[in-house]
Amino acid sequence: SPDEARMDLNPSFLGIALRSLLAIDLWLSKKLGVCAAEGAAWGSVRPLMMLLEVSGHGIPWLLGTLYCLARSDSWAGREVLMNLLFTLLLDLLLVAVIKGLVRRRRPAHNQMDMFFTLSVDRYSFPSGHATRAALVSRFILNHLVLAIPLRVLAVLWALVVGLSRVLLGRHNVTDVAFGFLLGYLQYSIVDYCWLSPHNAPVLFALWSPP
Ligand SMILES: CC(C)=CCC/C(C)=C/COP(=O)(O)O
Repeated sequence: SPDEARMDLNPSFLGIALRSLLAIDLWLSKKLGVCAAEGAAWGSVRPLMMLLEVSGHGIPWLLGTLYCLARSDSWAGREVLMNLLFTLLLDLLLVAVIKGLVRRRRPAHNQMDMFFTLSVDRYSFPSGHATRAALVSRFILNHLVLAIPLRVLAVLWALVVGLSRVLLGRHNVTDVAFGFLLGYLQYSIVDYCWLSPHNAPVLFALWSPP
């Protein structure tokens, strides 16, 4: 119809801005995907990037938290670990829902050779590693008493995990940027809904210290 034609010929400012951002995102992400394959410009650093990938993967974090929960012999420790477990599960759920809704394909230069993925992980928005890195790092900074160098390390780790997603070609820059934002906000939700023996007595009674 003439109206539709007019809309196509006069795209909104927001439409143009979004399309330009997307084009810059794709161009920049392709340029930065220097470890996407063995033969790529920085292919020799790929194993290190894969190591960072494992460090931010959901499985080690879930298994590690469950292991520490099983070994924990203090109420305070169990409370923190229980909330970390809740945080990790909430993150997996939220990322899976958004990936399933947005369905953005991973960059064409990505090799899908990640270990233990879910079916929604064929999509790239947002980066699950970036959300986890941001929220785990914020969680650690707020609930563990650490010396300054270790606090700096926790933040650096999160940033490097995010960067490695783009270098590996797994994600576009915007997937990681939004992942960081989402992870940061998720921590605020968890802090607000903090589980304790007072508001979730059944949960804590189920998991008593040995
Ligand atoms: C199966 C479990 C417990 C977690 C999946 C972790 C995973 C492979 C996420 C994908 O991360 P990116 O979105 O950053 O590629």
